[in-house]
Amino acid sequence: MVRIGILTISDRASRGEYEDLSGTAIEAWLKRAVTTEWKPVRRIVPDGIETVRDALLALCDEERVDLVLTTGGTGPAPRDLTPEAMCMVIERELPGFGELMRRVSLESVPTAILSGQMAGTRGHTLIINLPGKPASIDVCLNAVFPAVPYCLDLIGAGRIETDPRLCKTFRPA
Ligand SMILES: Nc1ncnc2c1ncn2[C@@H]1O[C@H](COP(=O)(O)OP(=O)(O)OP(=O)(O)O)[C@@H](O)[C@H]1O
Ligand SMILES: Nc1nc2c(c(=O)[nH]1)N[C@H]1C(S)=C(S)[C@@H](COP(=O)(O)O)O[C@H]1N2
Repeated sequence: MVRIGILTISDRASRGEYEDLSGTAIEAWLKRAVTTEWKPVRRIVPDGIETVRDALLALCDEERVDLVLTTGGTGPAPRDLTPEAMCMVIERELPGFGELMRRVSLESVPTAILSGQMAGTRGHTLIINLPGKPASIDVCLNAVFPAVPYCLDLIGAGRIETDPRLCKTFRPA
């Protein structure tokens, strides 16, 4: 069965100071849109290069998930280090994901340009970064997810299908 890692990166949510609404929004979006049987692997860590690197390595190399969606730590504040951790983990960057997510996010918030969200592959796992704001989750996933199933096919990850009313998966003929 396909397994999808959901990694929340937030100092305060990891300490329980607020509820992890963004990780929950990712899981809810996937529950609505992905029709293939799949299992979430939820993790939460504080911001930091090592914390994020180690969580990503564990999800990719030990849990062997097909896809990881992260939320948080993509901004320019000193403790926002998700992109730096990504650079230590991914073997190939896929710049189109970050480009498109920033473009659609700019339609609602000018500060979307502050996010260094990126995506890349490690072995048979695709990793995509989303911003920390709960409201950014649906905007970003609606934009990029139509390309995710084919990307998973190409890297030898599990096959997933989506509900075309919510997400029109595109697989070139
Ligand atoms: N996982 C989350 N669940 C709910 N709200 C979140 C989450 N992550 C971020 N937010 C909200 O988005 C805002 C901006 O996100 P950002 O990642 O910049 O937070 P932050 O102020 O650095 O938080 P933290 O100190 O927890 O890492 C936060 O102040 C918070 O209101
Ligand atoms: N769609 C969307 N994208 C967004 C935002 C948002 O509210 N909605 N917030 C922006 C802001 S204010 C910041 S600082 C960056 C980085 O956020 P992060 O550090 O929580 O990942 O994401 C940006 N991208």
